[in-house]
Amino acid sequence: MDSPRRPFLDHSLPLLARGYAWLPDRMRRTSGPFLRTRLTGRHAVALRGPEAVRFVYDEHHVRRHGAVPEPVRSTLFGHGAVHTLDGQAHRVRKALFLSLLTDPDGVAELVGRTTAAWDEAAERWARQPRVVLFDEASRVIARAVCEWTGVPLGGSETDAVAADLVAMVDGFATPGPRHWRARAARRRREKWLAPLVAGVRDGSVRVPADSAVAVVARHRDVDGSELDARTAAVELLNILRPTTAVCWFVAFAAHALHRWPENRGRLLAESGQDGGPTGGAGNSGGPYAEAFAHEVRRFYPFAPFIGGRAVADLTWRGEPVPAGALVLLDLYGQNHDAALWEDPYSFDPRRFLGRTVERDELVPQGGGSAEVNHRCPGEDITVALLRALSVRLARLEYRVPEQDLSIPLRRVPARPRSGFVIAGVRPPAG
Ligand code: HEM
Repeated sequence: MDSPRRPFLDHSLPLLARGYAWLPDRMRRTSGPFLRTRLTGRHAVALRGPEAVRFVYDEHHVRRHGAVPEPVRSTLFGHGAVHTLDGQAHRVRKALFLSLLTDPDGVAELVGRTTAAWDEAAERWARQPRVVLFDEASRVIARAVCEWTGVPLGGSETDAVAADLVAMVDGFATPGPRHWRARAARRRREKWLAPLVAGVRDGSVRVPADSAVAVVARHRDVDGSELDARTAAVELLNILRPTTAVCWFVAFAAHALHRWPENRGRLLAESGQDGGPTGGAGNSGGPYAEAFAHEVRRFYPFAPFIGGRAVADLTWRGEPVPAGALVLLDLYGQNHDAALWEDPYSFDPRRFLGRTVERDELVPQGGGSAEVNHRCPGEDITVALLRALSVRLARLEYRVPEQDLSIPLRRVPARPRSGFVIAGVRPPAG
C-alpha cells in the first residue's frame, strides 16, 4: 500500500479511464477497506463500510466546502447548491428539500402524475415500431415532475427539457462533448427558471402556494435572506434533474426484467395481474416491488462515490488522513462488498425480503441521516417511482429486439448502450 509519506502517482486519469471499476479494483488489492491515492493533484483516501459512512459523514471529520470540483458544480449540482454547504447553512437549506420531498402525500401525488404520464405515453409507444425506453422514461418523468413542482411546461417543451435534465447528469464526469453539452444544458435551464422565481416573487406568475416553485421562492437561508434568483433556479433543478434521472434506474429495471425474467412473474403475482392474489399491493406493487427497487439501486452502477475534505489531521483505523485530504466514500464498492452482501454480483431482490435495510449499509444515494447529513433527500421519491414504474414495465407487453445491452463500467454514469429499445408494445387492457 502507498505510504502517506511516500510520493504516489496521481490516479485521476486511471479513474476517468476505468470508471466504476477503478476504486473497487484498487481496494481489492489492499489489506482492508482503505485506499490511499492522489486525485487532481490532491492527497486522497477512499473508504467503505458502515463504520466508514459514520466517519465520513461526521462534520468534525469531513466537510464539503471546496471539495466539489468546478466541472461537477457547473453541470450536476450547480453553483451554491445544497451539496456544497456545511454546518447550519446546510441544515437550513436541507430542511427546504426535506419538507418538499419526504411528505408521503406529496410523494404519492408525484407517483400518480408519473404513472398517468406513463400510461398515456404507452398508448403512443404502441403505435411506433420501436422506442428507446431510457429516453421515453426521461420524458415521462420530466413532464410529471415539472407539473408537480409547479414549473409550467408547454407540451412541445417536454422533450427539450428532459434532454437537458438528462444531459446535466450524463456529462458531469467526463471531458469532451458530453461535458460541454452538460454545461450548456445547465446554463439554459438556470436562465429558464430564474425569471420564473422572480415572477412568483413579484406576483406576475401565479403558482400554487404549496408548490416547490413557491416554497423555494419563499425560502430564507440561515442568514435570513432569500435565495438570489439563480441559486433558487439551481435548487429547483436539484429537484427536477435527479427526479428525471430515475430514468437510469427504469432502464436498469428493464434490463433486469429481461436478464432475469422470473422477476416479472414475481412482480405480476404481487400486483394481481397473473390472476393471483394482490394482497392489496395494487399499482405500486408490494414487498417484492420494494425489494426489486432496492436491488436495482444496489446492483446497477449509478453514483460511484461521494467526497469531502478532511477538516483536521485524522486517523482512520490507524491510517493517518492529513488535513485537507480528499476523503471518498466508495458507494458502488460498498453496494458490492461481499462483507455486507452475500454473492454481491448476483441480482436477487429476495435478499431484501423480510429484513430491515440498515441505514448505513445500502448507500446508492449516500449514507448517514438525510436530515443532518448530505444523504439524498430524494430516496423516498426514487424508491416510490421505481416501484411503480417497475410494476408498469412488468405489465407492459413488448419485445426486446437485437441490440447492444452491454453496460460499460468505464462510462460514468453507466447505462445500457442501446438505451434499452423495446418494440411491439401492447399496453395492458383496462
Ligand atoms: C435517481 C436516483 C438518485 C440517485 C442515484 C441519487 C444519489 C444521490 C447521492 C449519491 C447524493 C449525495 C449524497 C452525499 O453527498 O453524501 C445525493 C444528494 C442529493 N440528492 Fe439524490 N439521488 C437520486 C435521486 C434524487 C431525487 C429524486 C432527488 C429530489 C427529488 C434528489 C435530490 C438530491 C439532493 C437535493 C441532494 C443533496 C443533499 C445534500 O447535499 O444534503 N436525488 N443524491
